[in-house]
Amino acid sequence: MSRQAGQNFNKFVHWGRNVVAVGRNYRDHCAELGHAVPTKPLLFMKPPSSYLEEGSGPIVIPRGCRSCHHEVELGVVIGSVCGDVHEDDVMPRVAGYALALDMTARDFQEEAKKSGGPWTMAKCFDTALPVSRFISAKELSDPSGVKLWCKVNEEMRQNGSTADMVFNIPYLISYISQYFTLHPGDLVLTGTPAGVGPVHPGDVISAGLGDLITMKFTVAQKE
Ligand SMILES: CC(=O)CC(=O)C(=O)O
Ligand SMILES: [Mg+2]
Repeated sequence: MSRQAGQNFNKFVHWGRNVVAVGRNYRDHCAELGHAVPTKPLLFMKPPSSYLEEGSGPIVIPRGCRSCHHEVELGVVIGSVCGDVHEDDVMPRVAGYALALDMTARDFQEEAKKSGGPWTMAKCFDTALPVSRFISAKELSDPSGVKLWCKVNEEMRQNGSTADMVFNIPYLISYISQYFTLHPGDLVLTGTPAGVGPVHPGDVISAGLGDLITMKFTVAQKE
């Protein structure tokens, strides 16, 4: 896919497609938040309205949130329909990737965990999904051992590798596809490594994927 085609695909991806997110997919992140390592993928959704493209404005911490965390993640962009696909058949159906931040209102999430409620308020607010440009599968031919990092105000906070996922990409997409069909342009967020932490209004978050991409976002607070 050409650079131009990649950018077009990115536009397509952003609006109206499903975003499936995987939680607790790195052992070190499970440990830092005191969670057991899951025995099957933990899934939740983020709405397409939460997408934020680089250069289009700040990440806005939602009203009343006192602890908004960065979570850097590799996103997988689906290229062709995945319904009940075998692990071996997943990778040809992947169009490409995006670097993403699964911004999380941690205090809202803690409240939800205590009450047994869903994570919607914690994960779905406007701007909760900052993303990079589309990275074609040709550009990233092997996503299974790529570095991903996140800095806040130039301080390294997360510095992991996709090699450390509990469930790898073929397994995750095959698993998800047994329960609901993934369509072209859907995005699968594959979980975050250790080092998540709070951001504050005025902070600058930068993140990178191997030597392929870096992206930068500022942070604001909703009054
Ligand atoms: C604790 C979480 O918010 C789970 C999650 O999103 C993750 O990436 O892990
Ligand atoms: Mg996450």
